[in-house]
Amino acid sequence: MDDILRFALLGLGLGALYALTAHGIVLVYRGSGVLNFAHGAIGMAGAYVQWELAVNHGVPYWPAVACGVLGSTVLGVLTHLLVIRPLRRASSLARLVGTLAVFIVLTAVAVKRYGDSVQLVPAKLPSGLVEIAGATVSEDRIWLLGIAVVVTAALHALYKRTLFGLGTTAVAENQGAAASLGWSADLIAAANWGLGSALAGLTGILIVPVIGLSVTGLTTLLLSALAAALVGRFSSFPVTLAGGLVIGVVQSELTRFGSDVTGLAASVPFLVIALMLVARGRALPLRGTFLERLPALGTGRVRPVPLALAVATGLLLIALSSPLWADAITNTLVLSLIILSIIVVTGYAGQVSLAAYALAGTGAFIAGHAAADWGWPFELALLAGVLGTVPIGLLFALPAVRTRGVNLAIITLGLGTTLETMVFQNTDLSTTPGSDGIAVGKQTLFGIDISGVDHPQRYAAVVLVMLVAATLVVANVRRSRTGRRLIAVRANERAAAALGIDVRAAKLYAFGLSAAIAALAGVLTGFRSTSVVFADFASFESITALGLAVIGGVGFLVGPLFAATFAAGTVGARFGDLVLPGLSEWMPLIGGIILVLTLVGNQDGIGRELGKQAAGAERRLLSKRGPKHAGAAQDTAAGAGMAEGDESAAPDVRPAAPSRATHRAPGLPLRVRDLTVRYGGVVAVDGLSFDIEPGRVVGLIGPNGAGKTSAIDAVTGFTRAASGSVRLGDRDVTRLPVHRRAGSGLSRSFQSLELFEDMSVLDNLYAACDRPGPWTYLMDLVRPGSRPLPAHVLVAVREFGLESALDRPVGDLSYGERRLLAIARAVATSPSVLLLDEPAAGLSDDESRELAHLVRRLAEDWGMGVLLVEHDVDMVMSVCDEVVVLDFGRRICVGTPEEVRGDPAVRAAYLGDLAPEEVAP
Ligand SMILES: Nc1ncnc2c1ncn2[C@@H]1O[C@H](COP(=O)(O)OP(=O)(O)OP(=O)(O)O)[C@@H](O)[C@H]1O
Repeated sequence: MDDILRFALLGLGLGALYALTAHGIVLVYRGSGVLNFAHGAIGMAGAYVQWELAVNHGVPYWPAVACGVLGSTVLGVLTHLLVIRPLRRASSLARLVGTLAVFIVLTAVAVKRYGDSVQLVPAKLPSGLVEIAGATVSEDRIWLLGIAVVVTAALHALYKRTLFGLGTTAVAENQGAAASLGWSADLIAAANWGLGSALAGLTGILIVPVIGLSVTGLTTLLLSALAAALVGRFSSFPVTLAGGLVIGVVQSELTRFGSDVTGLAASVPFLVIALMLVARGRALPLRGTFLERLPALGTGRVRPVPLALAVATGLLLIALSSPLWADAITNTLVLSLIILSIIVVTGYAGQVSLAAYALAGTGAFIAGHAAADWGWPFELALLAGVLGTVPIGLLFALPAVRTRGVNLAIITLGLGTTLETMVFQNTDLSTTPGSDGIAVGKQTLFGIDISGVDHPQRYAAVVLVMLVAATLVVANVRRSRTGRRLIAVRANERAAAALGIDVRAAKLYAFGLSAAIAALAGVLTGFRSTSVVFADFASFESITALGLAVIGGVGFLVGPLFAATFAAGTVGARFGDLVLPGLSEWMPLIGGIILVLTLVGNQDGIGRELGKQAAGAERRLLSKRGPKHAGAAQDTAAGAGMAEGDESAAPDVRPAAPSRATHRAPGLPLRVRDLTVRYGGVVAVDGLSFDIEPGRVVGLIGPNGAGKTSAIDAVTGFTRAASGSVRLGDRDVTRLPVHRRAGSGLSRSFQSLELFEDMSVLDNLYAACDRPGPWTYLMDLVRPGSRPLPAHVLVAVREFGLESALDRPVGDLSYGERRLLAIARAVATSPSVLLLDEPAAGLSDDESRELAHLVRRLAEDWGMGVLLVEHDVDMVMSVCDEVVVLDFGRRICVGTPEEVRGDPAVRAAYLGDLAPEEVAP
């Protein structure tokens, strides 16, 4: 009993430190919307400044503390000014990686100066023993708790009661509105960065007497602090404090009572994170989720001749290299594989995962046991490692189904760290007795000795071949239907689901493939020497790998190889040493600085530049050779083997069949009965019923806020209906998810269009009409194939006048063209029923008339049923066979346009605002 209390008191001290760290993270997040992964590193810097001054320069304690806190503050403000502010219009991935870059730079500087030693720092807080309710505990824990309570109260007051606090809240909620009230978002962000970082420094100085001063010690606090911040929803300081304390206490009790399970206590923060995020997450983001610019993507086109030349040159270099160079080449290639795995999941599918090294370690773990325990040969062990990691990768993907962005980064880092502490660092599981890892011995491949110890050149050659094979697979995926689906999900999950794309399956696929590639890297790393050592798979290395991926260009297949050369131990580092002896020790720092420069200067990384150069070289070559060779040379020229140009892959718009509208299936009628939609207490749709027969256009009108969009959302599955049913033909689709409703014939457009902005018009259409079968996901790995646009889509392209726009990026289209594309894309899914949400908004009178004509033709010539939600009453009355009028979610009238016009209730509720001539027949 005494023990329980004693460990609880110890835990309160620890929890207080978590809460203080979390407060700093919350300040920065509220002030600038950025989750600062460098928070621990900034705190570490402050602690080192204080320690240096006090120990090496004899500065008295308190002035040294002040300098340490000031040092952290300056670092925080500089991070804002030099890294985050220039990235304010960039993607949130870029900002996240910006803080990772600061983390990398600070860690690199500290490692350079202090190595990986841990300094014992004498405690300054009173450390006598006190007795509380029979339990003895060191006094400093009580002090820590007291400091945390005081700081929490001060921050709470600052943000609730002062102008500065109100300004921060205003900016956090709506930058535009805050700016119009005279709040400078920039100033507020800088101040919060400064304050948050000061707190990081103070916490660092307070904590090092407890955990020792080391480069990485404070960073490992990050997960616990993030968990506390999440409990407080990144806004409430008192709740964050409570969260931190509970986590600290539970952890402390587990170190006492659960110590037989390795890493259990360390995993508590992660469990908290996982539960909070998944419980609060949503399968699809809400309407109006901010759409941002995404990193550019390559085309995935492979030019066989340069590729073959590059591989041959690589093999020749390996054959000529000394063992040390061969090792450096292997390091480079293995790291390239890790980065390639990030390209699949983050570049293509847009999911920020920080689990690359955890998955690599898993591959090595499985393959290591297969080889060491069951005596499997290398080939089989490798296969087991790669395939066995896929299910673990899918496990990592589960949170991605309900969370995204920064939250996903946190949760994957947490899962990875848990795996590391519970499995990789558990010597019972990860070492063979008498060895420093899992003893796997020397390897042969198809009877040839490829041992990395005896024949490093052969081993490097094997790794090169594997890297090329993996890259070709990823290139296939990029060009395939599956790749288009991943990219559609990255661009806009809501729109993707509305087109019948199974967003969850796409994410799982990306994680699965990425896990397999990371595992391949892991096995190849582990099996180089005679035992698999897990120090090679530190979870936090995934942060550096993501940074490198961004340097290389997270959407480009040439990126990995170039990016990998910036890391320690690689070919780049050895070259550096040749040019300037000792340079390799600075590699991490140089890499970090290059990352910052890459982000600020050109978010799309080296890959994009290489692609452009290659495309330019190709064009020049073509123009010299003359037009005769143009076609043949298209696939061959280019610099670095697989350099993908900027241009999109040549579209295949051959008509697949006669150009008559070939509708997929006989149109099915839609029957909606007693549909009710509630948002909390608001009843947005109240018992709505209507039918749409094939070939008929039904209008749904009503004043603003009447519930029209909510009705479409509920019919298509974006909002759960509280009650009522939706049937398409004989099928009850009420409970189906969005993509399955779309697949069975319900297609919609959005008021805000929700086009895939970074894709071409053609790819927007392809994303809608691709209908992959059950084996497509696997076939696309090896044979992407190119398919012509189906006949009905070609007809739609012509009808909507988009022929000349097919190759253009959506961002270049005019407003009217964008509106037409949104409808054409919905039509491309060949629906039975098309639900159009304010398609004419913002169009001129002529354009609206043209659109009305098109809508009529969709019904009459294509046999679709159309639901038209529109404020343009003229258009509705001229196009619709029947009109349903909503007011406050209730159907107040239904009938032909004439009947509706004459209805007194409608005139009172809606048409009454209009001028008499607009209402007159
Ligand atoms: N996510 C939500 N949470 C809470 N209330 C919501 C949500 N979405 C819509 N509402 C409310 O539901 C009601 C119906 O909104 P809805 O957007 O469906 O109307 P609408 O007829 O499409 O309006 P408009 O013509 O302005 O587009 C409104 O009172 C709106 O404020």
